[in-house]
Amino acid sequence: MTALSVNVNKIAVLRNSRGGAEPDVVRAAAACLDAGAHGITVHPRPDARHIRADDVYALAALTAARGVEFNLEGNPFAPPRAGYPGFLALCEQVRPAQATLVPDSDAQLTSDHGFDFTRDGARLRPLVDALKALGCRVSLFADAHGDKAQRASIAEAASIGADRVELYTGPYAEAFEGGSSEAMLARFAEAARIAQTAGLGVNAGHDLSQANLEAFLSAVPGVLEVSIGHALISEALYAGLPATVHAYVAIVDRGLGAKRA
Ligand SMILES: CC(=O)[C@@H](O)[C@H](O)COP(=O)(O)O
Ligand SMILES: NCC(=O)COP(=O)(O)O
Repeated sequence: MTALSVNVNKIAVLRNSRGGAEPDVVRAAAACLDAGAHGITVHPRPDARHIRADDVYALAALTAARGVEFNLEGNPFAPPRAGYPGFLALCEQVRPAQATLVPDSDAQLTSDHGFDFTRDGARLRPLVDALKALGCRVSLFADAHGDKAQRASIAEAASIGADRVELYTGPYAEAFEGGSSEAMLARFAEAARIAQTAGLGVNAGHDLSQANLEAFLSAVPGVLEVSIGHALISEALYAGLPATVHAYVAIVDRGLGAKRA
């Protein structure tokens, strides 16, 4: 079975836009778990544009209390700064069940590529060792959409010491949106098999949605976990708006305000 880890970054985007405490990231994460999600993902960024260190601590406590996986994503090479202790330090503090390393630069709008394992292997290896010594399962963000050589290089994640790779699914989502995703799915399936043959577990994430998830999981064998945030939170707004508006209309209809013309 594929586990669903809900990424709650976008709840923090909304909260930070007003500077207060609502919507509450922990309450939203708890609602996801109550609804059957298997774990929670966050990807704190050094500029603290959404998830902050205090959210990481609170979500670590929630997931520990619920006995579910906490998946902490981030760039292990980004230096600490005020309000961001650094990815390794956060992992030392909360010991997430899974640490997913992502090679983002600081100003990136969102994650848009995986590691180059041939180039990045030597500097990743000690970090992977350190995270495993903390008891974390380690997953490395990986591209699957490029040429055959790139897909073959995914096997190197195993010699770097990783337990899993997370296939970056943005290009698949784009191909699906454009109406022709078969060739892309074949690449992802090949990448998954290469990883699995090397002894790696396979996760997947980025821009997965209710529209494109089923086709992905049908075509790509043995995906252990999908982490989904942007589309899921967007869909939740649409799904939740009618009931919420009904509740407000019920309040104004109680007739306590001015009569409507
Ligand atoms: C690694 C990955 O694909 C997600 O973590 C994604 O990058 C979410 O980050 P943002 O919510 O900052 O876009
Ligand atoms: N690892 C991917 C993730 O956590 C969520 O990505 P997205 O669904 O917000 O694009």
